[in-house]
Amino acid sequence: MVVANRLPVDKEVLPDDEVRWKRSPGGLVTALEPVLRSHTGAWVGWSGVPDSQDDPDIDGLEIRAVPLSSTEIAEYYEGFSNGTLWPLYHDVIAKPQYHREWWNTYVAVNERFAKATADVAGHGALVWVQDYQLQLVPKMLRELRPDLKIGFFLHIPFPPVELFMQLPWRAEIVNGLLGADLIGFHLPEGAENFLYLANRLGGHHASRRSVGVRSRFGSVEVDGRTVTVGAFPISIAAGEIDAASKTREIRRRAREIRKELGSPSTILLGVDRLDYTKGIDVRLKAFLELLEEQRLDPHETVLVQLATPSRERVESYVAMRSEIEQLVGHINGTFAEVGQPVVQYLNRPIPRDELLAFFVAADVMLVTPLRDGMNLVAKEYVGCRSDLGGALVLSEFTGAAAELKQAYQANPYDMEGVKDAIEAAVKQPAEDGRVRMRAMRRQVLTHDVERWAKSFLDALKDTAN
Ligand SMILES: Nc1nc2c(ncn2[C@@H]2O[C@H](COP(=O)(O)OP(=O)(O)O)[C@@H](O)[C@H]2O)c(=O)[nH]1
Ligand SMILES: O=P(O)(O)OC[C@H]1O[C@H](O[C@H]2O[C@H](CO)[C@@H](O)[C@H](O)[C@H]2O)[C@H](O)[C@@H](O)[C@@H]1O
Repeated sequence: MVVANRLPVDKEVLPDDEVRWKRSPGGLVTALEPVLRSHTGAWVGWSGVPDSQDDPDIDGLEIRAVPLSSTEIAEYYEGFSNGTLWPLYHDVIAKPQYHREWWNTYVAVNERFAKATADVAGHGALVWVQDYQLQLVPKMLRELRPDLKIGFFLHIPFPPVELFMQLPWRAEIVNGLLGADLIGFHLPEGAENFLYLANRLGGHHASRRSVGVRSRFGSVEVDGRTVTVGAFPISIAAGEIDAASKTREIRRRAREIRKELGSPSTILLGVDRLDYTKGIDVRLKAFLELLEEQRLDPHETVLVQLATPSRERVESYVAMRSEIEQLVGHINGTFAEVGQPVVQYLNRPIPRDELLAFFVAADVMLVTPLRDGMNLVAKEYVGCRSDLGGALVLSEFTGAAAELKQAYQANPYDMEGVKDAIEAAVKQPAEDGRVRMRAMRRQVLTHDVERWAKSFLDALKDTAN
């Protein structure tokens, strides 16, 4: 069973009360949906709207909806999950807010998820709990159902100890996670941060040697149980994306997109949820300066930014959206001609096939987060480039940077470094680009999401308890 805050689909109630289900945003769903489809199992999660207990009928997936009230959405999802934990775990890029009522609701909602899971899991089932919204579920679930094998995976960075210690409920979170048999992180550094804290805050004996990637797991001794801790970098359904990107329709649409953009020599592309961690402002500022310094030609270059709406009622997201929109307006005001914007900005979700066509069309992909657990977009771009064309500019502070070494990597806080990386990617010699893309594709195609899931689930089955 998968237990995640979100179901793979979001409920949408149209003005005439007709109900439509659409794909949920974000990489967690992108990654887990194909995994669960290829196994048998249920998905426990929230439908994205208040007070709904409908279980949507999705071919091949058993769904169990967990209802949340409007207050719970405000205090558990927008509040504690995305106003406290999200900024705290992403290097405090925004200031985390600590409110006791948010915490109380987080506890209550985690209890509801644990109970819903305990009610439907078969005897001895494997239960895989996902992400920062549900960190108390492993312990709560173990108390309800000691027969289950419980895995937990964190999709965002696990912060350094100096930051984590700010959290008033730090010991509760660490002990909540320690209810699992296996705790997985994207990177060894996250696993090592956690092992240190399990000892310091939980008082448990924890291993001290360094953790490997899918190997050299760490361990924590908790009340006679051994909890395994490891690093499992997530990935994409690489074979599927590769095949889709080669189809005639997507190739044709990619050519059409270039024409619609005015046939520029260079298309730069950004694809993100509209989130302050993604560094959309960083790439826009770098682009602006490159135009000002005449290192890029506004008549030959277009930057397309696809920004899916996200967490639109959380304060820091509202502020960031107007900052991005002002920047887009400023760049276009300065460098666009009538009918020829230099930045094309879309603030709505794009159909999957259209997105793949953009990846195929883009000469340079801009992935510039200030911090990101993995960033599947970077891997999807590489997965789409069977022509060995294109170039990837990649922030050092994404999980993906550990695997995609041949990208044009930059520190997103170093504006000159970002500009140099973008310029180098735009001007790369074709053969150099092919060598880089071939190496990155080898990495992504041989480490796909099925391998990620298998390595985690094999390690979970191997746990001793
Ligand atoms: N169909 C569609 N998928 C999108 C859109 N924007 C982002 N995505 C997908 O959402 C996922 C984002 O994952 P990731 O880069 O790991 O970042 P996350 O948003 O923080 O989970 C990727 O699979 C993207 O392709 C969009 O407009 N349409
Ligand atoms: O559910 P939302 O609040 O709309 O947010 C979408 C998801 O965002 C986060 O995704 C993370 O998971 C990706 C896959 O492991 C990873 O590549 C990315 O770096 C992370 O940011 C979040 O962790 C999910 O829970 C959300 O569903």
